[in-house]
Amino acid sequence: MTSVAGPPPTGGSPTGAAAYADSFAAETPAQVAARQRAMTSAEAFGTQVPVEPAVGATLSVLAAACDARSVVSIGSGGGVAGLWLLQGMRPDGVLTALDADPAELRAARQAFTEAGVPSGRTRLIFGTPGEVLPRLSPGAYDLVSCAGPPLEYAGNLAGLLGLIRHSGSLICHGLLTEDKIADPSARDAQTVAWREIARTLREDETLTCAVLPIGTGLLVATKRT
Ligand SMILES: C[S@@+](CC[C@H](N)C(=O)[O-])C[C@H]1O[C@@H](n2cnc3c(N)ncnc32)[C@H](O)[C@@H]1O
Repeated sequence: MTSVAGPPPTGGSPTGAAAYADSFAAETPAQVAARQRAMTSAEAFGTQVPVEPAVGATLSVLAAACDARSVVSIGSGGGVAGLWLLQGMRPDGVLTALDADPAELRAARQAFTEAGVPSGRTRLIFGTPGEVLPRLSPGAYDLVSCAGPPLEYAGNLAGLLGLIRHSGSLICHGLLTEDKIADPSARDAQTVAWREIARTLREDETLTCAVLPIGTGLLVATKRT
């Protein structure tokens, strides 16, 4: 598959190591197109930006490392992260993408179609985790990837972990946004939620956890067998 480097993902220009990590993670033309649509939408409507290429490539590696057959992408946005996940999953793997914004789900559908992803490999569901989690099978997923508001995961952490099989992982995006989590004076609701999520996962003896300082940060928690 042809790959080309994409534009800076946040409107800013990553420099140094971050720029190298993004350029190393060259995106396919379909991923570049999906990213450009998402960035245009972010500028026009204030929607959130997609994952940086280096973060996307890490999602792909995590999916490949567990030979993922079943993955959930929560807050799927325009499908940039979903395309990276699909790239790392088994060729017959199925991505369940959910979002609370129907326009984002339509954009994700377009991204998957343009990338030539067979329709049977994706399942798009409208709703919030609180609404959709009860419809998903416990212990049936290799990876659960969460973007969007941490307040939403904090309230659904047990349900999210319950979806994952042993040796599978929960991936939360964005805990290092604006470096607030490391600033004791930052006490806004989102930062407090991130601290609670990080503490809960780290203190859970059934999990092995790490914070990956790429993009706006990934918190990865893998279920021990
Ligand atoms: C940063 S964007 C995700 C971008 C995606 N990671 C990508 O790279 O393509 C966050 C998404 O979360 C969705 N979202 C926000 N709150 C949500 C909620 N409570 N439940 C489900 N999705 C939500 C938004 O509609 C948005 O599409």
